[in-house]
Amino acid sequence: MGALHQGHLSLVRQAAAENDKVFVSIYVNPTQFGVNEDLDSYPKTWDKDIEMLQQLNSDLKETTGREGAIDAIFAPTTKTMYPTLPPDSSLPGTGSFVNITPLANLLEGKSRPVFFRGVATVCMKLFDIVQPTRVYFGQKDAQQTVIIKRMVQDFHLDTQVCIVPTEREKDDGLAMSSRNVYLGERRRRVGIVLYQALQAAEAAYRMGMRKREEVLAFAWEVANRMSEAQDGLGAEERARFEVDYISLADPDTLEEVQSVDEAKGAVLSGAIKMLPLESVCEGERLGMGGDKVAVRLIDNIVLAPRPTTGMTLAMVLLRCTRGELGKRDERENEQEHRYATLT
Ligand SMILES: Nc1ncnc2c1ncn2[C@@H]1O[C@H](COP(=O)(O)OP(=O)(O)OP(=O)(O)O)[C@@H](O)[C@H]1O
Ligand SMILES: CC(C)(CO)[C@@H](O)C(=O)[O-]
Ligand code: BAL
Repeated sequence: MGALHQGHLSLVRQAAAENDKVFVSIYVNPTQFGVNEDLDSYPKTWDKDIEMLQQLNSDLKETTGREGAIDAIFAPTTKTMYPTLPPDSSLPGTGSFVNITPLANLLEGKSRPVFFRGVATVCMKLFDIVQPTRVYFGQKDAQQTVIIKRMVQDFHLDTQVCIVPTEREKDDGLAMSSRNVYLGERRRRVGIVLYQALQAAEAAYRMGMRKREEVLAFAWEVANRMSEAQDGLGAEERARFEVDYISLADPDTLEEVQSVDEAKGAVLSGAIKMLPLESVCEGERLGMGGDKVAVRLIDNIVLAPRPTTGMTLAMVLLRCTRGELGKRDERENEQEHRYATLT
């Protein structure tokens, strides 16, 4: 959606390393913004975006050895993307939409009910237009990656979804996001609480905790402590925030889990709303819009599944020697074959 930062560039870098043609799309998609969301004020920095991509193209020449690794920037008009009816962000909404439920209704979808309908719809359009062999998405938007993978699977789209790790600010690890420009120094300092809360929960998992309430207690402890600290300050010093959710979910269904299954791992994620500053001081470094608008921040940490244990490996080997695994495959092929000859 433009307003490029290093997170976006890391997607392009990975795409350039793995493909001989790279298309970059820049389009602020209206249908993923709810009627009261920040579509009109969403940062737009077209000239700077082009400069950054040109610079990246020169850098890529050194690493890939190819001139012009980025082949094109696709920046369509809304009339191109929505050729018949105007884009509608209301619920239920009129137009042609892609709905990936129940995934789209969870987590971010609870606070932003049209968000993933808009995301899936515009990605389907982009995929149809460009016909990419691979598409690159950032881990920062974890739910988005799960929804796009589900869409590709359910609609038999001929593309491979590649996920690029979250690019973070060097000093404190804040996940890069185009919306960070709205954070002045004070809200920026407090906004790191989300990542710190998730890291605390991750540490609990690493220490061996598996139960939901145990793991998440560590995150809530960090969030509550920061919230209380802000409450204790005066209006000219504090930056208040609200926690929308802190989640511990299954990596495929995004349903909340009561305890982490080590064979599957889990996704720790969260969203907070940085509230507008109540009062600003003379000379204070403010963000875009003077820190008067609320800013939603999201982040996540993947709790990776444990490698297969010796025990499980031994069981697989045993099943192989008995021929059980081979037999199952044969049955599956048979079913596929029957289906193919019937249709
Ligand atoms: N910090 C990041 N690291 C890796 N990928 C990222 C990062 N930030 C965004 N992306 C990815 O870049 C792609 C484009 O994202 P988008 O244009 O919405 O930027 P954004 O910074 O996420 O903006 P927003 O502030 O609206 O969330 C998405 O696949 C997104 O996940
Ligand atoms: C996937 C996307 C480009 C759809 O507009 C957007 O949601 C984003 O940039 O994350
Ligand atoms: N990267 C997510 C885009 C959005 O928040 O609308």
